[in-house]
Amino acid sequence: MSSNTHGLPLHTHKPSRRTTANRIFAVVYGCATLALISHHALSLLNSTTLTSFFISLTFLISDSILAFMFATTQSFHMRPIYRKEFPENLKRVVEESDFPALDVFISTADPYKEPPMNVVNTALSVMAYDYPIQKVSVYISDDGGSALTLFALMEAAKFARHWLPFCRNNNKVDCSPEAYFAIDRDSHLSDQVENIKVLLESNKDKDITGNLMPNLIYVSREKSKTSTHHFKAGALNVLLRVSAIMTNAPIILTLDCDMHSNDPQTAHRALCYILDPEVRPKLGYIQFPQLFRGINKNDIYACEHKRLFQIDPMGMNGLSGSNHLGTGCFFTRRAFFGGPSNFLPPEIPQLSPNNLVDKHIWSSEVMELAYCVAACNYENNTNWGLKMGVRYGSLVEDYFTGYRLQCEGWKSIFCHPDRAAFYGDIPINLVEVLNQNKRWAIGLLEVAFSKFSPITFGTRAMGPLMGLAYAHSGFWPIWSILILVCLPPPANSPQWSHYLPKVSEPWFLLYVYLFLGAYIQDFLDFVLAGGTFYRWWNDQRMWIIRGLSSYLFGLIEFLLKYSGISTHGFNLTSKVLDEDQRKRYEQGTMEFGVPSPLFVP
Ligand SMILES: O=c1ccn([C@@H]2O[C@H](COP(=O)(O)OP(=O)(O)O[C@H]3O[C@H](CO)[C@@H](O)[C@H](O)[C@H]3O)[C@@H](O)[C@H]2O)c(=O)[nH]1
Ligand SMILES: [Mn+2]
Repeated sequence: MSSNTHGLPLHTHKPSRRTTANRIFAVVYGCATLALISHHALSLLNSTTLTSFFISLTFLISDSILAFMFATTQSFHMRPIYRKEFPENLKRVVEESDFPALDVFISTADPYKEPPMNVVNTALSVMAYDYPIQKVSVYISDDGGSALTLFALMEAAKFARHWLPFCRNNNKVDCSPEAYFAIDRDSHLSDQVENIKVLLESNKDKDITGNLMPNLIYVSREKSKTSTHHFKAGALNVLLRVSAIMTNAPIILTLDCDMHSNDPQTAHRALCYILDPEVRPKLGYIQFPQLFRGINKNDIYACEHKRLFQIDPMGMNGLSGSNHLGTGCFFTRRAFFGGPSNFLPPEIPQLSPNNLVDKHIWSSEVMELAYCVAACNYENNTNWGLKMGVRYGSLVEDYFTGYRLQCEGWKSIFCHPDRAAFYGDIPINLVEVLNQNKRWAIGLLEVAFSKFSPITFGTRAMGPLMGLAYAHSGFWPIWSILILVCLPPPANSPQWSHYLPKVSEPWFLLYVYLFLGAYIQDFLDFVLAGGTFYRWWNDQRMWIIRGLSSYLFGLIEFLLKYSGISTHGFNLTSKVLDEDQRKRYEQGTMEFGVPSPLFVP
């Protein structure tokens, strides 16, 4: 199928050839699972002693968890589609001067864990987009309020005057100037004070060849100990408001500071959908996969997260569209203000997505209002974070926000071009990996057990397949219970093994089928998405390690919070690369980092 504008297709899609096989497998496997569960249920009813009762009950529960997980993954197999865009047709369909304006949001939070050099890299790489430059504005949110980051960006602004023409003239595609600066200043702006600085202004600043430059704006929002600031979600909402006051572009690209652009044509790709009049009215966001640079050959920590960042979103592509992955995503600004057919107006008209900005960025009126909407008490008694903007209430604000937008009726698109659109960094020691996964586990559980649970709320809003797809990640951490409770006893107690089927019994074949079926399908998914056997193997190994540490600890922390005993914060992942550590990583040595209770299991 293709979508035509003036006879020229901007994008097409085709279903995966494995769809029919997937559906048949789902039915057969589903029946086998039901047979097993009813078998356990029967033995539970017929159990004569207390021990046999408990053993059957354990089997029933654990196999039900497995069956639930199986059922949820099926949603990704029902209608996967491959999309293709034709950015080369764009210019024949729309004049470049009619391209929509683009606001880019980059977030950073701590100059020690996230070297300002990375932030600068990210910013320069998008400033070099092959896009009408006066339409681009780059906003940096600095939650650390760090002089170091601000200084690096001021230098970057100067550097950009030379760098951008250099990229243009040399047709450079990867425009991130690694290691250009050597910075050793060390001071902190006060955490409390807000600070907004226009470092480059597109109507005024020119590069050394006389061409215009994009806007570059530094925002460090006000923070106080007495008000919650909602981590990245809060930072993005401040940027949503500040950018509305200054430029109010209809399209927004969000990036983490550890992701840089690898293709200056990426915005054109996004336009292939945005400019399609059939897609546009319901289009909430276009998500690009998270891909990483510097993963070692066999990906020992399974940091690639192939399933999470590539395979599953592809599966959702044929339904209502991919979930949001936090970075590398083009949003339509309108999507943050109520569903496609019920607009939710913001509290002041200047924040409205259709408001036209007609004043200079640095005019006192604009600046005053920008400071006002970046203040820490601004959101009190408003809809921000509840029904408007990026949603609060989960440490995985990306998953939660994408989910809520889709529940409101917004569709999304997963765009996976051959040339990677963005590349990110990965943590390269075990403790960083496990801590990151623990934070995700807590965040996912916060959604799974809230009133917005994908099983109930999600299914009602988007239908069973999308509900299951979101439930798959949301409930993902609970299977750690399964390893803990069920695996150890059968392995070492004769009483338990008595309840497992003998090799001669037909039930044994069922077990073999269920076991092999699940593994083979998983392996095929992985390899057909470009993975290797060793990477798959390490992925399986990390699955167990994460289950016993990140997910288990995440589950416990979540329960503690649920019962009001403790709270949890956003543990930033460190992006500092130590050369020795990098060498060991490249050789494939597991590195534990620092002693941590996460290693106890
Ligand atoms: O108070 C905070 C905390 C974090 N961040 C930013 O959030 C981003 C993600 O943080 P990181 O430590 O890199 O977390 P990861 O686990 O690597 O990120 C994944 O998971 C996050 C949710 O937990 C998503 O926000 C990210 O997009 C997704 O890539 C970074 O740019 C941070 O600077 C803030 O701006 N303010
Ligand atoms: Mn990150």
